[in-house]
Amino acid sequence: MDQVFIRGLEVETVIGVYDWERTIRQRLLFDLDMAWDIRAAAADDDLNQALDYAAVSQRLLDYVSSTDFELIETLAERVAALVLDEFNVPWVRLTVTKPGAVKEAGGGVGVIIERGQRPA
Ligand SMILES: Nc1nc2c(c(=O)[nH]1)N=C([C@H](O)[C@@H](O)CO)CN2
Repeated sequence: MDQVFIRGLEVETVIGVYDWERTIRQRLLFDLDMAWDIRAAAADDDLNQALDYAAVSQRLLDYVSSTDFELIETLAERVAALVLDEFNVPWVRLTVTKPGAVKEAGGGVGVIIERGQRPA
């Protein structure tokens, strides 16, 4: 299965359960692995047949920065659905990292979800 990926997409948004978190913007990191058969794009050297990682990135930057969910689980589900629906991606693995949430967790904390049908 071919994949197009995005690593470490940084977005600031309102996210968190506690009162103090509702009044600030915090940095989140997004990693995406998206199933996409790259052969047609490669054969014709044609962006129109590719999954445009720049377009996906920009859409996520716009979307995530406009949200104010409490849980990163909720945000992860919405982002995965957006990628599947708007970009015709059949399967996505999404990691959402909240780097500052647990001071002692140097690599951050977060969730990993897979949604859609993974091609063979
Ligand atoms: N599984 C989760 N656990 C926690 C979340 C979350 O979104 N998912 N959020 C918080 C707080 O907002 C935390 O980030 C504040 O430091 C706690 N646990």
